Amino acid sequence: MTQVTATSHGADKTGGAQDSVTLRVRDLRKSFGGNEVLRGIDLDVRTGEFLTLLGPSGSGKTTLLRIIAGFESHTSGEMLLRGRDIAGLSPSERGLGMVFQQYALFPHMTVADNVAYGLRMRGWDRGKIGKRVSEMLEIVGLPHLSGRKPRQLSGGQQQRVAFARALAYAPQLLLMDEPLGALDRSLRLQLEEEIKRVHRQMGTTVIYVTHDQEEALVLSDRIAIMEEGRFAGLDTPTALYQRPPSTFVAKFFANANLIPATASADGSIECRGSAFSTQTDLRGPVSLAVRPRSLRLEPVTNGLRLSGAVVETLLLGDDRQVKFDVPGVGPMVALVDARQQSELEPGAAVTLHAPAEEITVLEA
Ligand SMILES: Nc1ncnc2c1ncn2[C@@H]1O[C@H](COP(=O)(O)OP(=O)(O)OP(=O)(O)O)[C@@H](O)[C@H]1O
Repeated sequence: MTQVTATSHGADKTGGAQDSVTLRVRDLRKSFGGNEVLRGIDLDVRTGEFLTLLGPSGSGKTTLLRIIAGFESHTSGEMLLRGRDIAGLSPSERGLGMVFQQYALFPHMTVADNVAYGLRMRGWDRGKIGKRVSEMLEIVGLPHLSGRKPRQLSGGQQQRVAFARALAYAPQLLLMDEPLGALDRSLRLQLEEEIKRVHRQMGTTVIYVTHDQEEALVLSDRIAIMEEGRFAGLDTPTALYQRPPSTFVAKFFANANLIPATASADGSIECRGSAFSTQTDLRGPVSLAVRPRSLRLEPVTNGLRLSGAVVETLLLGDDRQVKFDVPGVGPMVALVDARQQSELEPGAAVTLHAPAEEITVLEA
């Protein structure tokens, strides 16, 4: 394992800015055989923040989390927990809280004993343990089930116990890998609310892995979007959604339509016979990211105009999702207000508009 000193990357080990950073990762790399699956990860997880690693299957989320936890070695780079190099430490020496889908409860122990486990390991005295276990079961809403065994609990209840167990000793950092992955949608939504509430209440620093974009949106202070072992974007959900930094983020996170266009020397954008002005420093071929909700059927003063044909429509409650085919661009998706827009017949010719201020101009 290569260990790089903090100073070579200018990290401050003496306090100051470091105080607000719980975990600092610098140029972290991991290869399996000759295959590099983490390709230079830089990350500062701020104290108290809820940071989510979001990305498609195989992008490296779990590998990164397992390296931070100490279950997997890294090939090079550094990791500092509150300024301390943790590369050589075992998982238990790192003292992190963990809720992994496969990191099951102890089946022979009661709920209370499961929650108490980490506290006993840390040598807490009985009275203090009892008090803490009650407190934690109260927080996750399970005080009445403290005497049950895991097999007598539903999946959602088991994950609440796992959550209480991981948080009981107030770890500096809590790692969660798809903890809601095995649960059905309504239970997932309910537990998302709870995780958010408990995070607010306890102020624990969290790194959370999911491939579910909505889950990431609901829970996170910031999201790191992973693409093939790198961060394609790291920002607040709003910023990533409204101003995606790359076509990958636009497509994967904001479900945006990507439309080829040309940026000319004066900064105006030309796209399929229509032109509009915008603020961009890019020149030449570009990609326009347009979210489905930004497309409308009414003309705009300054913006994109595209002609196409309706392929199909789908009623989603208040919204109607309309799929279009735009010759030369391909399939596009718009979300329109179902109460204002009557049914559009497949095959109908339409003109789509998007205001310039809702279009992100990206490198093609
Ligand atoms: N032990 C291993 N040996 C070899 N390759 C591995 C090993 N573990 C992971 N990989 C590879 O590393 C890459 C990243 O895998 P990882 O599990 O971190 O992705 P992920 O983003 O968590 O995916 P998922 O959402 O499917 O869990 C994949 O290409 C995977 O095949």
